[in-house]
Amino acid sequence: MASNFKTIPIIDISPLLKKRDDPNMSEDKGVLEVCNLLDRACKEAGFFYVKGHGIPDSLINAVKDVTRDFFDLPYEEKNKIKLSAVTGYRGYQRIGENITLGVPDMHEAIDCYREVTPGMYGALGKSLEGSNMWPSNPSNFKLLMEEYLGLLIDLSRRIMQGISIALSGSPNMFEGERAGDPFWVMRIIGYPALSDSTNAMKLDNDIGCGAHTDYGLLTLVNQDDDITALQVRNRSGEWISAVPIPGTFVCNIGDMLKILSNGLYESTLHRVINSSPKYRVSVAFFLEPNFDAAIEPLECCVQHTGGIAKLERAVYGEHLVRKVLTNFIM
Ligand SMILES: N=C(N)NCCCC[C@H](N)C(=O)O
Ligand SMILES: O=C(O)CCC(=O)C(=O)O
Ligand SMILES: [Fe+2]
Repeated sequence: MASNFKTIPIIDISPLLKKRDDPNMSEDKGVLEVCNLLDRACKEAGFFYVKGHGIPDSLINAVKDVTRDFFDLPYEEKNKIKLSAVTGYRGYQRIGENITLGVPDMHEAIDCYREVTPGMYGALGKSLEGSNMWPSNPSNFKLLMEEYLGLLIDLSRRIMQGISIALSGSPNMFEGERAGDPFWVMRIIGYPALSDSTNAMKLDNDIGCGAHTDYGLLTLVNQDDDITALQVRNRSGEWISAVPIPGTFVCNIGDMLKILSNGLYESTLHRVINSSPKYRVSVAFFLEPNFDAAIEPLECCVQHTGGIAKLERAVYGEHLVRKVLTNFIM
C-alpha cells in the first residue's frame, strides 16, 4: 500500500546494468543497493525516476521531436492511420476518443502493441490481432520508434531483474511462463495546451488523462521537459507532481506486478493535467507479462505478507482486453 510520499525518488541503476550478464549479480554490493532502493520506491510510491539507464539523451529527445512533428500535422493526415477494432486497436486516436472512468481524455495518441498474428492466442487475443500502424510522415518515425522500442524492452527487463532480486533474491522470477516472452504496449501521446480551448479546438475539460493505474508490470515514461503535468496520488489522496527531470524515465508499477507481489508493491493511481500554455508530448512504454500468463501472488511475496494470498489470480491478456474494449466506444 502506497505511503504518504511527498516526492518521487530518483534511482541510478547503472550498477545493475553493469552486472547485467553476471550470473552472480544478486550477490554484488552495488546491485543490492539498487535493489534496495527499487524495493523501497515500489513499496512507498509505486513510482520512481531512473537515471544511469544507458539510453542516449539524443534518442530520448529525437523520439519526442518526431512525436511533436506528427501531432503538428493536419487531422486528415494523422487520421490515415486511424485506430479501430479492425486494426486491433492500433493506430491514431483523436482528442477525446480515449475514455477514462467514463470521461473523454483530452489527449491524442498512437497506440502500439506487440504484434499478434491470427490465432496466436486463440479467442483471448482475437481483438488485439494485428500489427502496428506507423505514419509515413515524419519519414523516419517508424525506424526511430522501433530502435527505441528495442532498447526499452531490454531496459525494462533489466529493471525487472532488479525488482525480482528485491522480491525473491533471484533475478529470474519474471522469466519463463510469467514474463519470459513479454507482451508490450507503447503509447505516443500529445496533450493540447489549455489555451487551445480558446481556438478552434474547444477542450471539453482539462483532464489530459483521467486517474488510472497501468495494467502490466512496469511503465517507463519519456515525458516532455519543462511541463509539469503527470500527477501521482499518495495514500491520503494528495496529488504529487512527477516534475520532469531531463534524461530520466518516470517508472511505475502496473496491476500485474501488484498481484505478483501480493500487494507489497502498489500500482499507484496517476493522471495527467496539462495546465501549461504549451502542447505536451510523452511516450509511455509498458512492459507486460506473457500475453497468456496466469498471474498470481508469488510464493515468496505471500510469505512476506502474512502467509495469505490477498490478490486474485488474473490472466493478463483478459485484463488488457477488458481495459482496451472499455477505453473506446466504437
Ligand atoms: N496501456 C495503458 N496502461 N494505458 C493507460 C491508459 C490509461 C487511460 C485509459 N483510458 C484507462 O482508463 O485505463
Ligand atoms: O503522459 C504521461 O506522463 C503519462 C501517461 C500515462 O499515464 C499512460 O499513458 O498510462
Ligand atoms: Fe498510466
